[in-house]
Amino acid sequence: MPQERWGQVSETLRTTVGHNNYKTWIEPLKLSSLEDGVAHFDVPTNFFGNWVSRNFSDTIVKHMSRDGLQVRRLEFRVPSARPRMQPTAGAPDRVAASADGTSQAGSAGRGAASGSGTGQDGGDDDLPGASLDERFTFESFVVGKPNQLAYTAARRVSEGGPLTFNPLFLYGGSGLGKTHLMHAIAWALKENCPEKKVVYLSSDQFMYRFVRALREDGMHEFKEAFRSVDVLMVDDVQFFAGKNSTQEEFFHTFNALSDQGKQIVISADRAPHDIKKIEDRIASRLASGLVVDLHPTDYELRLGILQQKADFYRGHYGNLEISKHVLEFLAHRITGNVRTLEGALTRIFAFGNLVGREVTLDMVQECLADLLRASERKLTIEEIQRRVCEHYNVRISDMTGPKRHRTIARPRQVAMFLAKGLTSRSLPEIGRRFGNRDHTTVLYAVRKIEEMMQTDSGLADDVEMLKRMLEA
Ligand SMILES: Nc1ncnc2c1ncn2[C@@H]1O[C@H](COP(=O)(O)OP(=O)(O)OP(=O)(O)O)[C@@H](O)[C@H]1O
Repeated sequence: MPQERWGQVSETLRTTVGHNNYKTWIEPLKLSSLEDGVAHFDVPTNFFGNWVSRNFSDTIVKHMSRDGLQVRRLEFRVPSARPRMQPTAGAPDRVAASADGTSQAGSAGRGAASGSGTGQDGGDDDLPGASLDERFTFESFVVGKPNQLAYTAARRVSEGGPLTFNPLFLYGGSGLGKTHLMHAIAWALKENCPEKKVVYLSSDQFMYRFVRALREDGMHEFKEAFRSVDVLMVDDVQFFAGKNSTQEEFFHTFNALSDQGKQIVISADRAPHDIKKIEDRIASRLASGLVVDLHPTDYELRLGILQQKADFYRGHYGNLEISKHVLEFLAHRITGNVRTLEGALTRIFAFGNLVGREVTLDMVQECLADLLRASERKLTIEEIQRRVCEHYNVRISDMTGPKRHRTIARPRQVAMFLAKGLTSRSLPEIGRRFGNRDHTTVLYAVRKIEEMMQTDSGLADDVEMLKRMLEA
C-alpha cells in the first residue's frame, strides 16, 4: 500500500526535480514502510541515500505531506548489509533525514562518546549529549596546510592530558571539517580516557534542552547534568547569537566547568569577537583559550581528500575506478568546501553504479555539468602558465625566462599551445606574455605540440587533461 501511494507522489516529483534527477535519484527509491511519521526507503547504496537525503529530503517530505501522508522524517537503508568503514554488527546502513532537511549518514551504530553512558540522541532524556558519526575520526581526517594547526590542537585535546588550552575554539567556513574534528576528539577521548564523561552537542541541542528544562521545571537536573561532565563540546555556537537567556546559561555552565578544570571545546563559523549578538563577556570567555581556524582548502588538500574518499568508495561500492587524472581534474575545478567535493564524488559513484559507466573525464563533465559551470571563469594566460607549471613541476619564472633545456622548453611550448587554443589572444600578444618572445616562436611551439601529440600519447594525454582543467 505505501508503495502505491509513493508511486503517485513520486510522479508529481518528476516535474519538480526535473526528468534527469527523477530518473537518477527518485525512481530507484522504494518506500518500504511508513510508520509514526517516518518513511523508510530502500536505496541501492548508502551514498545514494546520503545524496537523496541531502538534496531532496525537503521536497520529498513536502510532496508526501501534500498528498495526505503523515511524514516528518525520511530514513534510507540499504536492504542487505554492506561492509562499512567501521563495521557495526547486525545493523544495515542507514541514513536519516529530518523534515527540516538536515541529514546524517551512517547513523547505524552511532553512539555517544561518553565514559558513563552520557547522552544519546534524545534516547535518554536525563542525559545531555548527542550522537557521534562513526565516520568522523582522526584516521579519516586528511591533514594539509589549511587545517594542520586545528588538527594538531584537536589531537592534543583528545589525549586527555593536563589542560594546555581551555577552551579550544575551532572556527572556519561551512564544510571545512569542524564537526568532523569535534567528533574525532570525542571518539579519541572515549578510547584514551574511557572514565571521562564526554558530552558533544550542537548549540541548538543545548538550547533545546535548556528551554525544555525551563518549561518542565527541570533546571536543577539540567545544571547537574551539564556540570558533571569532564569534557563539554558544543558545535556551531554562532547559533547562540541573539538567544540571550540561552547564552547566559551557557556562560554559567562554561564558567562552572572551567573553574573545575574541565576541558571545553567549541566550534563556530567565525572567530569569537566576530559573532554578532553575543555578549562581549561571553565572546571574551570563548577567546580565552586557544582559537584556531580551518582555512579554505588548497589544491593539495582537496586532492588528498578526494584520493582518500575515492579509495573508500572504490573498496566498498562496485569497484568503480577513478583515475588520478580525474581526481586531479576535480581538485582543480571544484574549489568549494569539502562537502561540495564529497557531493561531487558521491554523484560520480552513484551515477557510475547506476548506469554502469566507466568514470572518464567525459562522464564526469556530463555528470557534474552544473557544479563545473558554477566554477567557470575567464581564462588568462597567467592561469594557463600557472597550471602548466604545477603540472610539470617547473617554476613560473621559467615560462618567461631564457632557459632552453627541454624540461623547461617543452612545458613552455605546451603553455603557448594552450594559450593559443583557449584564449583569444594573438600570437604577438602571447609572445609578449612569455618573456617578450617573437610571434614566430609561438607559432613554432603551437605546430610542434600539434605534431608531437600525433605520436606521443603521453604528451597528448597531458595536454588533454590540462585543457579540460582550464576550459570553462
Ligand atoms: N580534512 C578532511 N578530511 C576528510 N574529510 C573532511 C575533511 N574536512 C571535511 N571533511 C568532510 O567534509 C564534510 C563536511 O565537514 P564538517 O561537517 O565537519 O564541516 P563543518 O566545518 O562542521 O561545516 P558546517 O559549519 O557547515 O557544519 C564531512 O563529511 C567531513 O567528513
